[in-house]
Amino acid sequence: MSTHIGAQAGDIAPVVLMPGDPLRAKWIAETFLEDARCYTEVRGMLGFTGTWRGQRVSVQGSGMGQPSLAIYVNELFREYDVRSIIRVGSCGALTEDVAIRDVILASGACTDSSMNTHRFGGYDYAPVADFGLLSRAYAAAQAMPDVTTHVGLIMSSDSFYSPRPELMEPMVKHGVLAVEMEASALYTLAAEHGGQALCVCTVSDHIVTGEETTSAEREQTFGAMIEIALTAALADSD
Ligand SMILES: O=P(O)(O)O[C@H]1O[C@H](CO)[C@@H](O)[C@H]1O
Ligand SMILES: O=c1cc[nH]c(=O)[nH]1
Repeated sequence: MSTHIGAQAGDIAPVVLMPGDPLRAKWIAETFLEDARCYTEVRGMLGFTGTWRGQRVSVQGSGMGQPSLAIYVNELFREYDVRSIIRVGSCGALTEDVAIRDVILASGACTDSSMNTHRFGGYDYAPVADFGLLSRAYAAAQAMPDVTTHVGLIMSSDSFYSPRPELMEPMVKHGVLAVEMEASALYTLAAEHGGQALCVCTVSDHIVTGEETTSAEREQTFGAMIEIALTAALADSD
């Protein structure tokens, strides 16, 4: 067992899907996996391992924000020999080029967090997705005619309720499509540990138009991004 995950060695698959919401993890396990077993309930941050099309895969909640995600990602890479982590999250659209329920494959993640400022002593590091995962996710998304998918930058913010929303304007002018709260730390930690990472998000609310989904929809209806993530992670890993 690690400090925050109540699993034994071998309980967790080399490939992990990671939603922020532990109840989305439960829904993913119950909806997409066969023979799913819960391996941790520590702090209610549920984790499951099962199979998808015959291949082992785990689903682990991360909680909200980069410090919480970093605890789980560090323990997965350091103590459970995890190879790939794909965040399956919700996000808020920052531009009318993106619509509610669209899927975003985050090629890179900007941030207002100080985590990487500390890590790199003030230099700007560019946290990016693993290219193999990203290209396989893009191919999987292209095979879904009913899903509109974008590839581009997202913003990983420390604040859901931003005290300075005007600071998003230059970000949008420089290509940032949406805001969420974890991808930058995930990409940085994957690089540190020699692992692979990708963030796939579904637009749950629209900062420009004011449209939003319910908490039940955010928990249980973002199935397209799960199919994309599973295909990207497991399509070539036999
Ligand atoms: O839906 P999840 O995966 O939790 O992701 C988004 O939702 C939370 C905020 O409501 C943050 O964690 C943000 O990144
Ligand atoms: O972090 C998030 C997630 C969804 N919507 C937002 O506006 N922010």
